[in-house]
Amino acid sequence: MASDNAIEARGLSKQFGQLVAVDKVDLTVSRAQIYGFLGPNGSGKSTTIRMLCGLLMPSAGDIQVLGLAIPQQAEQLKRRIGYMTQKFSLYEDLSVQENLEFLAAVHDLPRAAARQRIDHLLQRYWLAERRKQLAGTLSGGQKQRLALAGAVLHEPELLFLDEPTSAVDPQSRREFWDSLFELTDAGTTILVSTHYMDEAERCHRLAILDQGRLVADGAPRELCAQLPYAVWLVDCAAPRRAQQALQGEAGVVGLAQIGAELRVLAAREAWHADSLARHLAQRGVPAEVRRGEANLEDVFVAATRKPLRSAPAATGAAA
Ligand SMILES: Nc1ncnc2c1ncn2[C@@H]1O[C@H](COP(=O)(O)OP(=O)(O)OP(=O)(O)O)[C@@H](O)[C@H]1O
Repeated sequence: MASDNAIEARGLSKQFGQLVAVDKVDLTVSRAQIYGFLGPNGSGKSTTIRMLCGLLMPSAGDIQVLGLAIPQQAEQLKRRIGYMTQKFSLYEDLSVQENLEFLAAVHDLPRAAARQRIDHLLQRYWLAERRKQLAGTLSGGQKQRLALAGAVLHEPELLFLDEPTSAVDPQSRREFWDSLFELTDAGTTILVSTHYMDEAERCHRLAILDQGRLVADGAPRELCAQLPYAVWLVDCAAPRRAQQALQGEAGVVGLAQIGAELRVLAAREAWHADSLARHLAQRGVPAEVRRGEANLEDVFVAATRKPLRSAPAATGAAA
């Protein structure tokens, strides 16, 4: 499976007893890209990441990361990757600087080079003024910047980030993502799991996992363009009643109230603007319906939805 990609996995699987946490996943991650992992809770994102890092033994499948066979060559891989999880994993009772010094020692960085690198990272991640502060007393955003500084200290070629921004505000997330793009510009490959659609949209490429299976894979724009459903925006005085009137109707795949509007995801052939408006009017909900643009949340809903109770969409719905 020789390849120039940062990550190649074929048939990657992991079972915990009876539970199939990851089910025959194939992945290709190109170098110097941000590759996103999206999926409901428990869909297997962390388990996949841990197998790719060499931290967890797969039940089946082939993995190649930076040209190394994993888990066989995991020891060699360690020096070339960085790993950051949602849980703050640095020492809370060491200062910001001491944490980085400790990591530099773990990575065997020569003293002078380590000092220079740490100074650079403290500046780069806006922590220079806090170098003496105990890590445990930092805010959520500052902790996450320190964790990123720690993960990139040894200049890894590949970074694994498992829900790195789960505890930080939107401005800090934005700054964090700016840092990620700066890293990919310098050649680093990044695999990042997230629950945030705005973050998913920023990835070069995305995989959506559901119950351990890979259910979608592509560039965000491609995934939106390929969505086999239509999006309708229903403007009415009673969006909740409109939602009830469409719940369970054939061909309706997703319903979400966004502010005063109802967003309807439906099989293309099942509905059109007139038939939706008529259906709602007949149920006492006058509404204006217009076509919307598919977004990643629609892709996510479609890819991870549970099977509908009713069968084929086309009949009855347009009445
Ligand atoms: N060590 C383990 N032993 C048993 N089951 C496990 C173990 N690790 C993970 N699982 C199970 O495997 C499934 C996938 O978990 P995983 O943490 O990979 O999901 P995830 O997509 O990262 O979820 P989240 O978005 O909530 O972080 C879950 O059902 C979880 O309970």
